[in-house]
Amino acid sequence: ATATAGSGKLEPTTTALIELLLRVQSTALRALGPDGFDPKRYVDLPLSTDARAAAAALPSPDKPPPSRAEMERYLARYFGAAGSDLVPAAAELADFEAEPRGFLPRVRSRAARAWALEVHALWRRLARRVARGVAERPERHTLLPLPRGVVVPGSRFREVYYWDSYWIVRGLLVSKMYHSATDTVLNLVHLVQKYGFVPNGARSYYINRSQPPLLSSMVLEVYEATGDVKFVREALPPLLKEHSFWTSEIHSVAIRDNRGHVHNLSRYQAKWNKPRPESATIDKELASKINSTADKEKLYRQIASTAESGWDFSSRWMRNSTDMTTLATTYILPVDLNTFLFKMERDIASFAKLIGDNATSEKFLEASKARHIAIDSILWNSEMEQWLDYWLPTDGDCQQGVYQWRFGSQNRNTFVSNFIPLWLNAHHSGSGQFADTAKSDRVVSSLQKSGLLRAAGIATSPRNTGQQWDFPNGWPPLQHLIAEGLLHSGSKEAARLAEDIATRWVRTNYGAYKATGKMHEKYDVETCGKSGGGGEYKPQTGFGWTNGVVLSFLEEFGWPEHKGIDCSRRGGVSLAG
Ligand SMILES: OC[C@H]1O[C@H](O[C@H]2O[C@H](CO)[C@@H](O)[C@H](O)[C@H]2O)[C@H](O)[C@@H](O)[C@@H]1O
Repeated sequence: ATATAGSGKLEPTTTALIELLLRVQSTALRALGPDGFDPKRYVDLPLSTDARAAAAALPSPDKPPPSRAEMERYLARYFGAAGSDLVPAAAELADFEAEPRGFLPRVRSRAARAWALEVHALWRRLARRVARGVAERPERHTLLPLPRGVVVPGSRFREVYYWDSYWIVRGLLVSKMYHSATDTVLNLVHLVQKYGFVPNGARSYYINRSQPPLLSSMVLEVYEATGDVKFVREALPPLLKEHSFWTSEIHSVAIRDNRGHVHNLSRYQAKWNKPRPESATIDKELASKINSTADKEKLYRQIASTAESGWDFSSRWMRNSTDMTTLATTYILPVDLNTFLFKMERDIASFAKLIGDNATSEKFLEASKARHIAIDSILWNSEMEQWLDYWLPTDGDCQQGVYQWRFGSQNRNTFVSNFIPLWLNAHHSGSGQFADTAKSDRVVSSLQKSGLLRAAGIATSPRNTGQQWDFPNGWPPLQHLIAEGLLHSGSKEAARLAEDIATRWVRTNYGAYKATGKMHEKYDVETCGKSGGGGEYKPQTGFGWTNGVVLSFLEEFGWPEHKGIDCSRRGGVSLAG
């Protein structure tokens, strides 16, 4: 059973548990107060006894809240600790070696190499196995059982996440951990087989939405490293299913350009109109500013759809950047989502060809060509030399299911996502290039003038809104997508810029690691060695995609013997154009 459209029903086995955990969550907030309160902890608690007994022992909302000590006693009596249903599995990482043969051959600086080996060793800390009891008694766990070993992002992100896994896979491959990388992908393949798409993360409360679709890219990376055709054969049918999830029903939008041609592009949209269980107390507080139930449900859908984008939260999705109730994600045709889908279509075409299914290969090549034309017709802005998110009208101005493209509906604000199509150049060179060298050069020059390139990396946007996917935060996946794209854009200047971004990013990661002993999920791009902040939860460490991006940059660009790695060094070339 999968989440049903619209209202947001969960699997019957876990609905009762989530309802109980939501009651526990709001009781805990009353008992412990808002300081340092993380609502996710409570929906991650595995039940250790009978649900009815746990429900009966919970004070009702009209009674005074329990004391802190009573609350903790209650939790210990009826639940295991959050995350205790995932077993640390360092010992089971059979393909981990302290210094694998051929590891980062171009990293020659002693300091850089010693640190890279420490980052590599972090895979052991992030390795988990889902405890056997999860599959045996699913009604006691919000955790979804997975057949193979997993690598998690870290800290409060105790479970597998969809798009994080792409950079985890990239890092595992640098670490020569081919088996672990393959397992990571096969777990996601298993989720598609079960749910028809990859959920946001491996929790039952995440199955109402997905995340940026990078599964085909993971399959490609693993195949390129292992040459395992059987693996591709296994992954292809689920990829076809995933493609149809993203290109049909609520995700698909038809739009007519000003020459009368109709195009199909995709958008983020969750099947959920309630508070996100992992952040229910926060969502309810936000919705308390709104009166009608129907409008609250609309807001909840926008919130969950924004989580599907991976950019939760950002001014990118808001009509008014200071007011979260103006989130309008389902009305936006996003540049990055359609970039990833173009890549998925090209990847599927290659996989189908590889296994001799020429008809599927042709079909997906055609689909990718159509999406390329759609992206260039609807999202490209030749004046700004960027691809821009397109905002659909909210007033239902849509004839027979087809919107009319309007000048002025592209979002002219700058976001790093406006440059993400450059990434496609890293994966299809020559005549198959997404943007030719001349166009890429113009985009690169637009990026240099954008104000996004800062002392310690690329900012997510130029606006400081307090949201975590805005200034001054720089996120590992975004650095990597842009640097890889620049490196393969065809000009020496773009390649130099790619290396400069990677250098600044590696230094800031190193500086923060030396200061805190940790790898962080995001960084402040204004200051070398400073981690990021903002948003609805405390900044997290660990951290899966961060480690993957650093290892990947070190593999791609190396680190010469005399190149300084600490924050006292300045970037190689000037970032401004
Ligand atoms: O608990 C709040 C939200 O947390 C997640 O989002 C953030 O962390 C993820 C894991 O690193 C990352 O994939 C995402 O891009 C981050 O914004 C979660 O994915 C959200 O669904 C959740 O509501």
